Order: sequence, then C-alpha cells, then structure tokens
Amino acid sequence: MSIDGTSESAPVTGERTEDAHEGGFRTDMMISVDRGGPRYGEFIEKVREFMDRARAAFPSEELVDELIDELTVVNAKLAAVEINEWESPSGTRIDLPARGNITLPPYLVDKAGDDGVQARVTFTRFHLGGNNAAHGGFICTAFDDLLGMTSALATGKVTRTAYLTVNYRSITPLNTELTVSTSIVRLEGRKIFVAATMKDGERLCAEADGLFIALNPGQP
Ligand SMILES: CCCCCCCCCCCCCCCC(=O)SCCNC(=O)CCNC(=O)[C@H](O)C(C)(C)COP(=O)(O)OP(=O)(O)OC[C@H]1O[C@@H](n2cnc3c(N)ncnc32)[C@H](O)[C@@H]1OP(=O)(O)O
Repeated sequence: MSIDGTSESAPVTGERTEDAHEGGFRTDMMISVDRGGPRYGEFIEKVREFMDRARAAFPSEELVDELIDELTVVNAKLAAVEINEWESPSGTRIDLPARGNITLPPYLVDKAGDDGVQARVTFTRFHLGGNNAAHGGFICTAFDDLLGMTSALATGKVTRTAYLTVNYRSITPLNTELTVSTSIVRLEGRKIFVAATMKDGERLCAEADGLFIALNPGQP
C-alpha cells in the first residue's frame, strides 16, 4: 500500500498484445458474438451487480478486509488475461447490452439503421447522481455512444464526437427502462449532425444534439 492508501498494483494498460494500427478507431472493428464464450454476458452482469452493490454498501471494517482479499484474487486472475482494446470481448460483443462494455450504461438496441437508432437504457444504483436520479454524466455517456453508433451506421465510417450538447429536461430515474431515439439531422461532407431524446414513457428526461466527424485514414 502506498502512502496515499492506493494499491501498488500495475495499471491496466491493455498493451500486452497491442499492435500498430492506422487510427484512433479501427475501421474493421472486430465485432463478435462469441468472444469470451457463451457465459461472458453473465460475467458482465455479475460485474455490473458488483458495481451496484459496491455503490450501495456500508460494509463493516471486517467485511472490507475480507473483500480486499477476495478482490485481490479476482484482479490477479483478470490481470493474467489482459488484452488490447480491439480484441477484448468488452466493447466488441454486439449481442450483449452496450456491447458488453461496463463503461457504458447497459442499453439494448431495438432498431439500428442508417437513419437512426432506437434503444432502451436502464440506469441503476451505480449510475446514481443524487436523490434516486441518474448522474448527468452517465446520461451524456449513453447519448455519446448511441450517437456514435448512429453516425457510424449512417456513413459506414469511423467517427469521433466533435461536440455533444445535452439538455436535462426532467429527472431521469434509476431502475426504469428509458427509451432513447437518435436521428441524423444532416450530413455535410465529413460532418454528421445528430440528435437524440431520452424518455420515461412520454416524459422527456433529456435531449442531445451533436456533431460527429468521420475520421480520415490515419487520424487518431
Ligand atoms: C447494431 C450494432 C452495430 C455496432 C456498430 C459499432 C458502433 C460503434 C459505436 C462506437 C461509438 C463510440 C462513441 C464514442 C465517441 C467518442 O466519444 S470520441 C471521443 C471524444 N471526441 C474526441 O476525442 C475528439 C477530439 N477531437 C478531434 O479528434 C478532432 O477535433 C476532430 C473531432 C476529429 C475533428 O478534427 P479534424 O478531423 O481535423 O476536422 P477539422 O478539419 O478540424 O473539422 C472538420 C469540419 O468540422 C468542423 N468542426 C470540427 N470540430 C468542431 C466543433 N467542435 N464544433 C463545430 N464544428 C466543428 C470544422 O469547422 C470543419 O468544418 P468545415 O470547415 O469542413 O465546414
């Protein structure tokens, strides 16, 4: 343990098998439905449950000691199988909620085409902002990813967010399935103007508009 109380474990770099590539995102995103095996989605659900429970828990000192020991064992097992971002099941398993990526709030895509995406997202205790409402940053994260997907599907190209404006219109509840609808506002060369809404039933919780730029070859 270091003087500031943090662990001395090596940082997770994902560099172990990383090779050279042409840009920030690969044009040939290595999507998969089986990487990590048939129970990988169940593993991700357990991790998400852990994140929720860790956020909600008030453990005793004894339990904290016990959990540190158990998590040290789990982390060592995961460290032994660390891999680069392109081949990790997390983020590439398109059959799983949010592509199996725990960074993202879990969403399910109902419809995805070149004119927009329809999805359902549920924020849980891990995403708590305050007083049982979702944290605005996670709302923004959901919009960013689904609008990135929208831009990619509309152009068939790798894109990055240039700007994303989110307006929070009413409280976004936890543990409630919310609908997200995205659309293409207009395409102008490499510029993809997009918009989205997030609703609880008919109630507008938040809306977003953004600009994504299709990357040139070699652009990071
Ligand atoms: C069903 C399953 C399917 C699965 C399918 C997989 C889907 C998989 C989805 C992944 C989804 C990931 C979604 C996360 C996406 C991020 O979160 S990306 C991370 C956040 N974004 C960044 O880090 C970007 C940082 N910024 C940059 O890299 C550069 O500024 C940019 C955005 C690439 C633009 O730079 P550039 O390429 O040099 O472009 P530049 O020439 O400056 O500008 C081009 C044009 O855009 C305009 N522009 C640029 N920036 C701005 C701005 N901020 N405001 C206004 N105009 C602007 C310029 O004025 C210019 O306009 P014109 O003169 O052409 O009219």
